[in-house]
Amino acid sequence: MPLTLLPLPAAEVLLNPDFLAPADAAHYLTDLNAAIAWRQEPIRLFGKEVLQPRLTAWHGDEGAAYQYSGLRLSPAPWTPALQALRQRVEQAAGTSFNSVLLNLYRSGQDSMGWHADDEPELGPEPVIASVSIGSARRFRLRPRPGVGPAHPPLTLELPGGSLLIMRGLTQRNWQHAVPKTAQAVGPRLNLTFRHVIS
Ligand SMILES: O=C(O)CCC(=O)C(=O)O
Ligand SMILES: [Fe+2]
Repeated sequence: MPLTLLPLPAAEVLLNPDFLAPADAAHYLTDLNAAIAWRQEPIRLFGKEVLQPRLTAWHGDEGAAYQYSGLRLSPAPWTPALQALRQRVEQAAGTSFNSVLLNLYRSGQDSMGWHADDEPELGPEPVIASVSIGSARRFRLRPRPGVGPAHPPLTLELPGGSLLIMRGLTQRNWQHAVPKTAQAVGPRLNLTFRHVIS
């Protein structure tokens, strides 16, 4: 299945729900679960230190250091599985990436709040390629308050093996989130490939 452009104003969001064959996705899930040094990072929320409601890791080229939610992350080196996946994603996206942020949502209680990936290090029109592996989760998009177009929020289901690409003005005009769910869902791994400008 090819990438399909979603009909969203002031954004370019593309989805391929079947980017990885199920056997490949299963292989990556097992490999990355074991090979990645997953951490639960603290963030400041309304002036208080709390732990992020998910596990994270950051891999990339040396020197692709990056600020994320007030954290300074310097990347760990590429593992063989991450390199292989990077090549496939670069081919599909038609651009190159020098780093990847990994998120492990251990259960339906793990989540990611509303945000845009609009850090200056990513440049004005970043291409962000997001691979999901494991359980399907809902991915929400809404216009950025006060900035984005008049449009209702929308919810996508991102299945394991899917590839979502956000590019163009998406980060400027829209926000996205992965809400908690009361449904019994297993772990989900998400990898967002990015190009950090040094
Ligand atoms: O888990 C996802 O699908 C989204 C991850 C995300 O938005 C991010 O890492 O910035
Ligand atoms: Fe994001």
